Amino acid sequence: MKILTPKQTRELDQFTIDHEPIASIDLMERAAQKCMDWIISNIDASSYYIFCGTGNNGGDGLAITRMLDPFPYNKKAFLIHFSDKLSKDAKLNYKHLKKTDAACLSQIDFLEDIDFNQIEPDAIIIDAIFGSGLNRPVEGLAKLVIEKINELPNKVISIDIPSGLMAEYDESYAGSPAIIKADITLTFQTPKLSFLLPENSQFVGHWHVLDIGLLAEYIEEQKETHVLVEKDYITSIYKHRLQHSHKGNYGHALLIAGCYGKMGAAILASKGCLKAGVGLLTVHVPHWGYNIIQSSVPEAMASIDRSEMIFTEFPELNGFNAIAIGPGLNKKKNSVVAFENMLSKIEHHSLVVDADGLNILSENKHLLNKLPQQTILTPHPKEFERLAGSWKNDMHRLKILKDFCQQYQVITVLKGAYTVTCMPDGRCYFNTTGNPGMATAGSGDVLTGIILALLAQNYPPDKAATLAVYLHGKAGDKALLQESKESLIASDIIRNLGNAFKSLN
Ligand SMILES: NC(=O)C1=CN([C@@H]2O[C@H](COP(=O)(O)OP(=O)(O)OC[C@H]3O[C@@H](n4cnc5c(N)ncnc54)[C@H](O)[C@@H]3O)[C@@H](O)[C@H]2O)[C@@H](O)CC1
Ligand SMILES: Nc1ncnc2c1ncn2[C@@H]1O[C@H](COP(=O)(O)OP(=O)(O)O)[C@@H](O)[C@H]1O
Ligand SMILES: [K+]
Repeated sequence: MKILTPKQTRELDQFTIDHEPIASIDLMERAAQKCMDWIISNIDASSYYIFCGTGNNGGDGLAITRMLDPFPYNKKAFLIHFSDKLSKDAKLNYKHLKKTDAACLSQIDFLEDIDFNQIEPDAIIIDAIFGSGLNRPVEGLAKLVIEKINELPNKVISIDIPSGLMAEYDESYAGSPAIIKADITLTFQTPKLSFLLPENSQFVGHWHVLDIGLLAEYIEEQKETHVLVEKDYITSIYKHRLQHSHKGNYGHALLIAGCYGKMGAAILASKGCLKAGVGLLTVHVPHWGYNIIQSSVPEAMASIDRSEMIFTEFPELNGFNAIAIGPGLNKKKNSVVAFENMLSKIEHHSLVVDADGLNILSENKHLLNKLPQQTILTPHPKEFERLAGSWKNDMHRLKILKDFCQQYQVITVLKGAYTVTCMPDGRCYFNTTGNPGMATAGSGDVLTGIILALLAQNYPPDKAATLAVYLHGKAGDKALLQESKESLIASDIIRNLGNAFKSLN
């Protein structure tokens, strides 16, 4: 699903109004009705307090209040009068509500006009103060109201966007002093970019996209800049195995991993790779790791370094079509030299660099220029900071990420919740699978193995990265059916890769 900018969202609204065609007030009615349908099906409460602004988001809130009328709920709507200029459709809905149930509606000029003590703790608060039209930090009355709502114990449902949160902002934006902390956000048609950034998860809560019938034609025409990766996209890139295929069809991968004390990383990455369908796997390990890898991963072949403890050389690369380097490696000088030599020998191979491979790049930045185009780097945020520098906020981090990928023509998988895979042309794919149980030792090693397997199977690097990230998260989600977030370990992700693949059928 494409993520639209606020400007595109406005254009999409207008496109729908012009081409469906539909009057803007009827579109608001449809949006409010979708919110109502969701609330009625999912929420069990007897009282609703609806806080409305003066723009169209407030108009949605006023329409929702009216739609609550036939139901046996207590309801009260507050029009937060921070501006005298009600939008045209908010004004119409204001009049409409006044006609239907004037008693439930109060205009609020001062914070004291609201008796917050009357709000029962189990009542639902609906936040329709600001939506996608927010263009500056919230001040004055609206700020006071937002702060007060955040102090209440009540469940808050935000309409379209938690009030005070920008759908998108630039690196210089220091944030609003007041933003609603929603439990649930019901957003229209497409998610907003800011929902996917870690710093905003405290505001957005669980978010749901409501299809309000804005025209797909417009969305299809937009460039794929920010994409939310869901099952439909993944099934469109997933390649089914052919009946008469053999292991030669699924590539020969080389994994360079492990050192004295860190052979587990090599094992986890190897198993991830094998379980993701590679035809043949060779693991290059220090001499000391020979017995370990051969007995732990009998399906893999071993290539043995002359060094007892660390990576110092690599096998002839001709026989391999994809290479991964990094899990459990180390950063000693001889390993850096071997890495640099290997980069100069790479021709047609697809390459993944993880963990200490990334740390070597951070400490020897000239090597970044030697990476083959479309190399996949898989940093967690700390590794990315070492590679590309620090950031002021998460939107700034996204900008640094795009600049980095463009400068070095690499694909970067920045790991976390909503792992983002950024392409050399700046396109960013946000993953939707995975859970906090996956924040555990070795989980990233498994991902490296999966990416390697998909590269070996000839997936183009951009697709290999997005598909691997999705499958890795899905395997983690499947593992959570038997485990808790605390007990989940990297081996559980490996064990559930089969279930993750099956979920694509
Ligand atoms: N346009 C459409 O067709 C639809 C719009 N819908 C709703 O409309 C919303 C967008 O409506 P609007 O564009 O009117 O925007 P908002 O409802 O977010 O209102 C913002 C209004 O407040 C002003 N403002 C912005 N930042 C402010 C601040 N910090 N302090 C004080 N005033 C501020 C703006 O100038 C604008 O007048 C969406 O989020 C959605 O809820 C839905 O009804 C669906 C259809
Ligand atoms: N809260 C979370 N939600 C979803 N996925 C997560 C979460 N935390 C971690 N992960 C995933 O787990 C993996 C952790 O990788 P990494 O930090 O490299 O671990 P390690 O270095 O121990 O192997 C990444 O793929 C990341 O996206
Ligand atoms: K809102």
